[in-house]
Amino acid sequence: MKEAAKKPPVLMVQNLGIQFGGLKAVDSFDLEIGESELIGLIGPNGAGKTTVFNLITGVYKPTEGSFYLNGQRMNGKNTYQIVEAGIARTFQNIRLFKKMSVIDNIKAAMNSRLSYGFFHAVFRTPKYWKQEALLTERAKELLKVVHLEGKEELKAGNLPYGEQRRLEIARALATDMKLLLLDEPAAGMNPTETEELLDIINYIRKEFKISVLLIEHDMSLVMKICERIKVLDFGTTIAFGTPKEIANNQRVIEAYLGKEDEEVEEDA
Ligand SMILES: Nc1ncnc2c1ncn2[C@@H]1O[C@H](COP(=O)(O)OP(=O)(O)OP(=O)(O)O)[C@@H](O)[C@H]1O
Repeated sequence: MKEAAKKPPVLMVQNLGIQFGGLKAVDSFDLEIGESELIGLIGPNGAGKTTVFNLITGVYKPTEGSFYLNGQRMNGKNTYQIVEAGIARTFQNIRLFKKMSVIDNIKAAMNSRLSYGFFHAVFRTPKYWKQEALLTERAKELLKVVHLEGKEELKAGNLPYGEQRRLEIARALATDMKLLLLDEPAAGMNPTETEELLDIINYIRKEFKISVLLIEHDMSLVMKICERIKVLDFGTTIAFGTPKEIANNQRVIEAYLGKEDEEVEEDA
């Protein structure tokens, strides 16, 4: 009997690597992420986590290996082509249009999807207003998802830190992505805000069928939310497994968890 055609993973990374001068910042990086799956990427400072994000988003061009989104090869594509294909990210340092309103931050991210042309925008034709109304409605829905309803007209830069992080997630959702790369989304959040963030991440995975790759230093969050965890050290993978397997992995404990526990205690 013939096997049914298997859907390709949302993200498939094969042997990806990059070298800066003599330093292999990321070496032989492999990963598969299925639909709605959440994978954690952890490792000590300088392990190569952000470089992996920069490779997958086209900021850096890999010196070896390939990566695919839903079976489509992404190597060599520019960042905007990669966003258009369906990979979005948030940053360690929040990058919003701080002087713009909350809702305009979302609408700016949607603009690439607009079908009215220059003429309609300049002359404000009925087609323009119809699309504007749809855009506003959709932006409001997304703000609701990240619990920012009622804050549409506030300046993004005036939101508390935790809310700015949630706005970044809504902005990523506005690009209709399939894979969301979250770079330390809980940094600077208190436990209540972190808990709310976890609920939002789980909600968008389920409702929007979005896969997530998460860099996070908050180990309790990583252990709680990730289905599988990949551990990097000096650019190479030293472990990959379930939270339980990772927590009991001697190599990880030596390379990372011991140091990280101390940092978490210091931060608390
Ligand atoms: N553009 C670059 N040029 C040269 N070296 C780089 C560049 N980007 C990253 N590196 C180096 O690659 C290594 C991995 O850095 P990366 O920022 O990916 O680590 P990280 O795991 O994200 O660390 P952190 O947890 O501190 O953010 C580091 O040694 C870093 O100095």
